[in-house]
Amino acid sequence: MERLKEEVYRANMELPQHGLVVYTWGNVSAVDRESGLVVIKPSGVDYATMKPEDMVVVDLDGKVVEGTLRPSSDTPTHVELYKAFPGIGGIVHTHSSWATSWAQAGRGIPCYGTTHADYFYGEIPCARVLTKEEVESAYEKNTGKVIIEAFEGKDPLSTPGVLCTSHGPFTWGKNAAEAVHNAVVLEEVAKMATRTEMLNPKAEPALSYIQDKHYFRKHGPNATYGQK
Ligand SMILES: O=C(CO)[C@@H](O)[C@@H](O)COP(=O)(O)O
Repeated sequence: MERLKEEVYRANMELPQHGLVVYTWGNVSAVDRESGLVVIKPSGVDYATMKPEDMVVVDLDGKVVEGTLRPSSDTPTHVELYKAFPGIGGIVHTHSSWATSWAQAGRGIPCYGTTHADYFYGEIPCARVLTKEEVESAYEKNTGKVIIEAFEGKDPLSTPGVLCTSHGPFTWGKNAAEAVHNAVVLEEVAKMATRTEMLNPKAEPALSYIQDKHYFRKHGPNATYGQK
């Protein structure tokens, strides 16, 4: 697990480097599918002092199996997604400001152009707000539940990100580094989409043949695409 800890550490350090988080916000994890163990950032630790050996190892029930620090408070969300989306290997959660603004508005991000289409098939969905009971009973686990609901009939591999109403974005990928890459792109397309709607309140999503062209050009002709 030392190699995976190093990989998750480096991915976490990219969050402040790309301006996606301030203070101790956000978190990155990765899963070792063979052992069923997840490596995740420790909770509340300053990125400036964080070390690879601080990473915490949990099982898919979120139980700590290695590490002295508390795992991220969002660990239950990460493990729910790893159980529901078997094709993913890394997950990122941030409060990056443009994407979080769309999450706070309770809106998914339409695919207005090719930058978005290169990475995300169609709209980046916004998962519904949690009920009072869901918040009070198991907030982070139920955050995972509403994300999974938002992907009913959708392929998480071709739309590797989601906004959680009143909270913020989660992205994923085949590993931690790809999940961070998708988090950076999600923030950029959120910024572009905001400005697109400011410049043209009647803007329409890019035409499907343009979206398809870009998606397959980047992901190859046999890429998973859209619907499960
Ligand atoms: O979303 C939140 C808090 O609302 C968390 O992602 C953020 O504070 C980071 O928490 P952790 O340090 O990962 O426990």
